[in-house]
Amino acid sequence: MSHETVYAIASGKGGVGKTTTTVNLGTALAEAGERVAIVDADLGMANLAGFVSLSPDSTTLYDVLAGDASIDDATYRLADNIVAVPSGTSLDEYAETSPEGLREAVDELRSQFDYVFLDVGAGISHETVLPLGLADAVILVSTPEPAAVHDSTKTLELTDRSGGSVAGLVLTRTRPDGDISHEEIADRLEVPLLGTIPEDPAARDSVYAGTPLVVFEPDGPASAAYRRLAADLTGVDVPIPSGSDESEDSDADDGSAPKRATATADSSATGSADDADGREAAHDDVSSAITEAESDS
Ligand SMILES: Nc1ncnc2c1ncn2[C@@H]1O[C@H](COP(=O)(O)OP(=O)(O)OP(=O)(O)O)[C@@H](O)[C@H]1O
Repeated sequence: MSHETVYAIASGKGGVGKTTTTVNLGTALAEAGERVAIVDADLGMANLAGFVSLSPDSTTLYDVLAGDASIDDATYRLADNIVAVPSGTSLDEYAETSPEGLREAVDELRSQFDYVFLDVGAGISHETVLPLGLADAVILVSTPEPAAVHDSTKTLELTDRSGGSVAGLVLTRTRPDGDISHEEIADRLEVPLLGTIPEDPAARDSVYAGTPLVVFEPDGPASAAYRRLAADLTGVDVPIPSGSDESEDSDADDGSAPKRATATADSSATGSADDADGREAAHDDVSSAITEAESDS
């Protein structure tokens, strides 16, 4: 069966969970038996450095883009079925690379793997635009914060301009007492909501441990949400460990509104009024952030 193979994981703002999404979607699919490559296409950042031990002489994507190495030389095995292609860590090397070589490298990976995930740089630059246009589908990652949602509109426009297509939105670091319905954020951005990943301290701990979250804490709420997302996105039968709280990511379907109603009902009278005011303000913030971004462009 043919399916989308190359996904670009993109965000308008840095630090919203793009690399975490890349690593954990990839690992969840690899654990399910798919052959996966994850590529650090965020050239200035060395995002995968925590997962791959590199020496100064190691071959990286920089060498491939400079025409000095093949992509096979820059792939490092992370676990069964999954390899990573790290970008280099020295900005001197980066200056010598030609990002256009990425097209060739991605084509090569496409022929060898079932899924390729490109971790794309946030913001606007040549290195950001190219992978958006190369991918079969773009996954937009944002937190529900107004500033991140605002910047997401730029990524959507860049994707459009680069000829890419957006599969949908993944909202990360969501909280049960979230301020605005997740569906509503996706609706305002005019993209499908692919899933929500709850705030989970294990996500940060897993980075320090140099281990993907879905391996580090397989039963945790964010791990379960990443597995569910991987399954929904690809149709691959990704097992969700028993004991994980599947209700945590159920707001992908219904937004945070029902939880909000429950929280309000359980709160004291004063708390409810404050919460309601805060939510309304945050709701207005997200709505006006999107409207503002639309009028910028
Ligand atoms: N669901 C989560 N819950 C709590 N912390 C999270 C979650 N997802 C990611 N984080 C943490 O947020 C920080 C930023 O995540 P990440 O590096 O994935 O973002 P990014 O968008 O790739 O950033 P950059 O643009 O800098 O590459 C990290 O410390 C990560 O561990």
